[in-house]
Amino acid sequence: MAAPQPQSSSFRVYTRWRPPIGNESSLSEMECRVEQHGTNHSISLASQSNSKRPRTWKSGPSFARVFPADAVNADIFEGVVAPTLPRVMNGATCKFFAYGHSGSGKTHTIIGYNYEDDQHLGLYLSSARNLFRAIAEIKNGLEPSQADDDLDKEALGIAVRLYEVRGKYAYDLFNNGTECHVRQGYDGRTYIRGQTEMLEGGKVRVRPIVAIPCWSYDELRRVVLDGVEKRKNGSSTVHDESSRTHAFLELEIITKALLEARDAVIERESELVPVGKRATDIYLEEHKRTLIRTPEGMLIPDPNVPLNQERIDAAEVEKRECEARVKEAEDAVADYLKGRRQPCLGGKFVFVDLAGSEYFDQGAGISGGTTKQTSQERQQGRQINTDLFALKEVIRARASNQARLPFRSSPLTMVLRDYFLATDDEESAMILTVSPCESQIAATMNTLKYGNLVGDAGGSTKN
Ligand SMILES: Nc1ncnc2c1ncn2[C@@H]1O[C@H](COP(=O)(O)OP(=O)(O)OP(=O)(O)O)[C@@H](O)[C@H]1O
Repeated sequence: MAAPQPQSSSFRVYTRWRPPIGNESSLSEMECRVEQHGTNHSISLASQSNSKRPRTWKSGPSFARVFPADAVNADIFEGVVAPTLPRVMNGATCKFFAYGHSGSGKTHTIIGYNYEDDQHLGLYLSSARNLFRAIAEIKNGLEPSQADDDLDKEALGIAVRLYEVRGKYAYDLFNNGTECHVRQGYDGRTYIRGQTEMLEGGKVRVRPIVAIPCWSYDELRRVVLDGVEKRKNGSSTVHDESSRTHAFLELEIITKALLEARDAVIERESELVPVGKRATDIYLEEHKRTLIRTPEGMLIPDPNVPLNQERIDAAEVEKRECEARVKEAEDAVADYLKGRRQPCLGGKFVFVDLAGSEYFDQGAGISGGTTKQTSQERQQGRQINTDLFALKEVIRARASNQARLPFRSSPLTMVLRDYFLATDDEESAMILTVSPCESQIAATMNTLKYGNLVGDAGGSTKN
């Protein structure tokens, strides 16, 4: 029989085995075999235990590459992220997901635990450092023909955003973990908005996720490590909590001029709120004033009290003018990006440390159900399951060019919508982190099965 043909799924899936840690080195390991099929790989797992019904499983040719336990973070960066750098430097958005059970190495891969040694730097910081190097090359190639102020506004930097998605909310780690609402706007886009601030003159400002602009790698590193520290301190037990949230780490190439243009949109939106409210109030007030109650208790227009249509119209005109100013500010951002002097402006790396895979398809229970869960934890588990299922469905729908993409199926996919729609999935990837321990074979198989479905987005393998 002919060997299965590798699928040309645009979304690549990698597997990274971690070494045994702590007392795991004295425990037995599962058996793993990797076979190559063209450019893809399949993985076979078998338990080594003497149980009567040993567990075995074989994937389809769904994996772009399998990194062995002795691979360090620098190898993952070179093999997975570095090839996408030219695309980000051309304005694309490249997304990387880490998926695996709690303690399998997601944070080790994305953020890392050693910030001094280049070999062990997490993908996020390695990407930032390489982006700064690429930006410096562009700067070096430029002739300073503009005025100093203009040059300052047009200097390239990197904005970092760091937030967690849990349930229906996002939590902004650069804004004291502020709870932000995730909702779909009238234009179909997803808006993540934080606390409402009441300003002078009735203005109401609702801030999006905070972006901290950084102008050097050292500055960015300081800012990120501070945010990561906040993530740890905000959790009761690091592993329990971090495995229940999806952490988003974003790097975007920006200029001061771009950030100022975006701030202008928020400012104008804040002006629109009281003007819109006034127009509604005047409309209601006028209509109420002209109504009378009949003896039967019905409200009808009073023929002796004319409606002050002029007052209503004036308020409407003011509101429309304000809406036009918001639109003008939005267009200024779009025009600035369209006419950008540097193609890299707006280019993004997005890293998502997904909630623990032990939740996926386990319903209310996790990891064999040995731990008694509270009802809140069970609900969180169900939500994570919904999120991870929805993510897989979105990736598969995109790979098969479906017209309708189910972004609204979960808060996670709603947040991911704009990242997905910004660029195709050509250079995006999922990294499955797995443990070699026999005792964790169920969780490892669960992770690989999920990755198999994602990597098989073209549809060759069956489960
Ligand atoms: N590839 C690896 N090489 C060496 N050590 C690793 C590797 N992967 C993970 N570890 C170590 O294993 C431990 C758990 O890893 P990590 O914190 O990254 O897990 P996680 O998947 O992020 O867990 P959680 O979802 O609970 O946050 C850490 O001490 C980490 O340093």
